[in-house]
Amino acid sequence: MEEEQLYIVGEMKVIFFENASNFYKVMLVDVIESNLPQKKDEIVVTGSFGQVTEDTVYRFFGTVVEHPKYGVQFQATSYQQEKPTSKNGLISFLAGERFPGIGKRTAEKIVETFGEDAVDIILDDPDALKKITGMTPKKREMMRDVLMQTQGTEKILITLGNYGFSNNQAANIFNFYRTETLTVINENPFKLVEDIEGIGFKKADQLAEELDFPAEHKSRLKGGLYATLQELCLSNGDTYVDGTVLLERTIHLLEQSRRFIIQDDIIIEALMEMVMDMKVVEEHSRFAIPSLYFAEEGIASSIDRLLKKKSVIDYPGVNLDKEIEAMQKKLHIQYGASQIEAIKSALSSPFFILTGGPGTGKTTVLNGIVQLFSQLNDLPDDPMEYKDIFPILLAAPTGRAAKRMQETTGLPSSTIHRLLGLTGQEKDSDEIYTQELEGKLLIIDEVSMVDTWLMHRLLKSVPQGMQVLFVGDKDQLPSVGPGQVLFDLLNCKSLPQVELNEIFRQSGDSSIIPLAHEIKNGLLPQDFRKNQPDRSFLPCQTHQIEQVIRQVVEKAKQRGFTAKDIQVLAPMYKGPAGIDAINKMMQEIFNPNDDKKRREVVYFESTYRVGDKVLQLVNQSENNVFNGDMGEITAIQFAKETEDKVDQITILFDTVEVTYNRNNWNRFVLAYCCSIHKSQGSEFTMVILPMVKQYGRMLRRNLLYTAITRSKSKLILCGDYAAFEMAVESSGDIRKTLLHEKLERNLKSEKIFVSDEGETAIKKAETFPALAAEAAAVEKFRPEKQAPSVVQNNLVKEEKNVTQTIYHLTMEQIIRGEVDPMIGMENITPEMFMAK
Ligand SMILES: Nc1ncnc2c1ncn2[C@@H]1O[C@H](COP(=O)(O)OP(=O)(O)OP(=O)(O)O)[C@@H](O)[C@H]1O
Repeated sequence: MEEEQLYIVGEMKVIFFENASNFYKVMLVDVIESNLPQKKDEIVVTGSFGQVTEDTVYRFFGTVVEHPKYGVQFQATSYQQEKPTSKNGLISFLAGERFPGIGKRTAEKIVETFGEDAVDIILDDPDALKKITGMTPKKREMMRDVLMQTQGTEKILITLGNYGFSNNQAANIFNFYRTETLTVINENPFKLVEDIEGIGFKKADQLAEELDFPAEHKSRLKGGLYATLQELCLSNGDTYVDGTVLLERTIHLLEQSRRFIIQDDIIIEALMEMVMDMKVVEEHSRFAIPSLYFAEEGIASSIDRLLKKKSVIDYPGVNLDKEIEAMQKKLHIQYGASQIEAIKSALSSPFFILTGGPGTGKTTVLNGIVQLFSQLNDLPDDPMEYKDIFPILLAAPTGRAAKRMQETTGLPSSTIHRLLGLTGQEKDSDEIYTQELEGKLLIIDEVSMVDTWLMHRLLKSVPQGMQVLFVGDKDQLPSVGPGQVLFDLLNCKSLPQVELNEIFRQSGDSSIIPLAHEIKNGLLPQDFRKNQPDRSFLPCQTHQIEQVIRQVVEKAKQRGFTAKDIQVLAPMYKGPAGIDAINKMMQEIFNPNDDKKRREVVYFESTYRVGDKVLQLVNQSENNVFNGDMGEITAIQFAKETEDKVDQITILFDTVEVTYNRNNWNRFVLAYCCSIHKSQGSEFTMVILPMVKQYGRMLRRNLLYTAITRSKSKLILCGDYAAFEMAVESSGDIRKTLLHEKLERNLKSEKIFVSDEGETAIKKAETFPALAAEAAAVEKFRPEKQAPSVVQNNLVKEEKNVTQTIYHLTMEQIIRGEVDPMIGMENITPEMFMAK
């Protein structure tokens, strides 16, 4: 016999605890009725609840649990608000205080019209209340809103649960669409892929199948295209995808998700519609997510703006050479020729990039620039004397890099997120209002780590007249997010830039820096396997890595090195030479718990103890803690000891202590060993770097180079020599981006012609030339066939800043004589042509 499900009907009296991010609540309920084995007048109910109101009666379903400290509790798996059961009850509910302005007569009319299911009918059909005469649109809207808020949230969360979404996913979905959740999902479940992080195409497609969306439904095709485009950009770091690749990969995804053959033509049709609707942007058969496309566009135009207004900054009556000469004397330094060139260019260009490998003097030059800039602009040497506004702003992509910058320049520095007032939780597609920065000079370090979205936001907030100086090492790993902004900027040779190549650190000082430079150039030096005072190579097999690292670390510990000084870097998490295994081993060396005196907790596969070294994985600007920051666990508190009644871990970072409830423990990991990507922007006294063939496609030159340059004074390389060779030989893929092109185009002020007619047809033909029939059909739309009025119209369209290009007639084509640029332009004046 099936067991009856346990339930409680009761009035919610008070919420003890709630977590806004996932709806988890702990509340006290006065029991009216229940089928619990033990009768109770009141009980604590826990679980995920939407908006619940005090003094309201709910029916909870779930199980009884015995809490070690608080005794019997009811863990609710689902719940609903008790609806008034009789007609009279329903009338007084609808005429109650919740619905201001609704009197008894209107409530009666509603119940007469819809019966006892009135609430459900109103919730399901937005137009239902139109049937009630005498109700103004405002009142109708108010009533539905209130019902949505009280009953709707629960209904939505329950429905999402039935669709197979976890509590967290349901909370994210609901928080995004609010009361529109079910309408959006029923209309197009694939929107979830676009809007909600963590929901992939397959999950959306399962739901769509349940909702009877056919395999060839346009929304499904578009959802597949968008998901593929997004996935390819995010996994490869590209900012666009070639048309043919996009089609092939999308068809594969669609056919894999449901066994149904998808024809090319319907998918092309769907793609064209997306382009027309601006869901996807196309340029020369390359397809991009709008937020990325326009971010690149924005970067290019911001730089253009910075350079065009005033291309040279002059200091009347000042001879920069002489000033630099004087500064060299004062600082007892002799700058190299490129260093002098860098200082001069940085001071006299509105926008300037300084690049170079380790030890080439970037920091030295940066300090020189700051000193001279302060002198030329009559700024006080001591930042403490700055009033209100800091004239020189310094920032870096990570907290650690910002801190290092502050130490080397003596000026206050922050993360870019903090500088812009971003929380780090923003969606990249969000159009965020970023305030203009105030100051005279903006210096950004570690620019190689800045992705396309962040760079766009940063440059957008630079006001006219503020000088911008980017510093970075182009050979480091590119940003985690899409793009390779520093690489593209440097590739645009007309942008003011200097690359420092001379190594200034004494060769006797370090053998790590020359090693880094050789690796950068694609070589392993002859002496790679020879032990040096500051570096050594320990050959070993994959299964020996853990043992070798253990020996090195134990020895180092005996010599006084702490967990903070030593950083193991690896490119992968899993496997015997992976980050997870090494972390476990290192934890036992640096923070063992043999006597069981240290507090510890288990979270998924990791054990966390007081004293552990941990790494922050996300930006949390409200606490001034950022992705890549390292800290130490200073306290672990168990649920029964905390006010919120949840397990908590407290971590001390450089300057702040942050406490994380258990549901946020995914924001950090053990950090004795971390990924090379996560180590970007940081430096450590000793770096231990294993490399084995099992790391496979991760064996790349820029990864090896980045890892090696994290070491300040000791570098231990271990593993397979052949793996190091493989890494150094693999120069890695250049990401596919449009930024370089856009920069060149802007700087040359090249114009793009936009045709108005036959858009879809032309685009189709140009994008997929295989469709020859289409190409023939659109011949009449080509510019040379168009009347002057059309071309004129196009110029007007461009004036309105229409960035969605339809038919391109590039300067190159004109130069190559492929098209006569004057055809159809007889009535156009040069002014109209040049108009922006
Ligand atoms: N012109 C110079 N004359 C003498 N020493 C120099 C000169 N330029 C730099 N150095 C010295 O070389 C070393 C490396 O310089 P610096 O720290 O500025 O380089 P960097 O490019 O910032 O290096 P990293 O990226 O490793 O931090 C420092 O000890 C610095 O004092």
